[in-house]
Amino acid sequence: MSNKKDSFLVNRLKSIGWAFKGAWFLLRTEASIQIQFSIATAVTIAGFYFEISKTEWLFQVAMIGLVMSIEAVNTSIEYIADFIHPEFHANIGRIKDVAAGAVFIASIAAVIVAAIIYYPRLF
Ligand SMILES: Nc1ncnc2c1ncn2[C@@H]1O[C@H](COP(=O)(O)OP(=O)(O)OP(=O)(O)O)[C@@H](O)[C@H]1O
Repeated sequence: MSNKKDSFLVNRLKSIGWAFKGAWFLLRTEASIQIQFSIATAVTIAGFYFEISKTEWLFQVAMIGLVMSIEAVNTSIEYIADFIHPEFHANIGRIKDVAAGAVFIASIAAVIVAAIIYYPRLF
């Protein structure tokens, strides 16, 4: 939590610290983010190997950021849902399904972008 006594800059730096802590926690604990991080690393290596264009890099980096950030929001929604209602409830199921659906939609877009970039280079 930011402190009113601290300067604007110190509060911003603290916020970046909390955000970094959250991202690191995700990477250490969430299997889906670990898989996405591995895929992101693999396509980054592929990007250098195939010398993809600047525009292709822009799309690739944007898709990696989109999928991983939506996955983080999805995980956060799962934590909130489990915290406010740990027992089985149809509404909690719906909330989690919709959040997972957001990751699915972003992932489909990322797969299409990857296919457009790499299919012609591989086949
Ligand atoms: N409390 C609940 N009530 C009803 N349905 C639930 C509940 N918890 C989970 N579900 C159902 O199970 C699915 C998976 O939930 P879970 O929280 O295990 O997500 P996950 O994607 O498997 O999480 P993880 O990040 O651990 O892989 C949900 O999308 C939902 O359909």
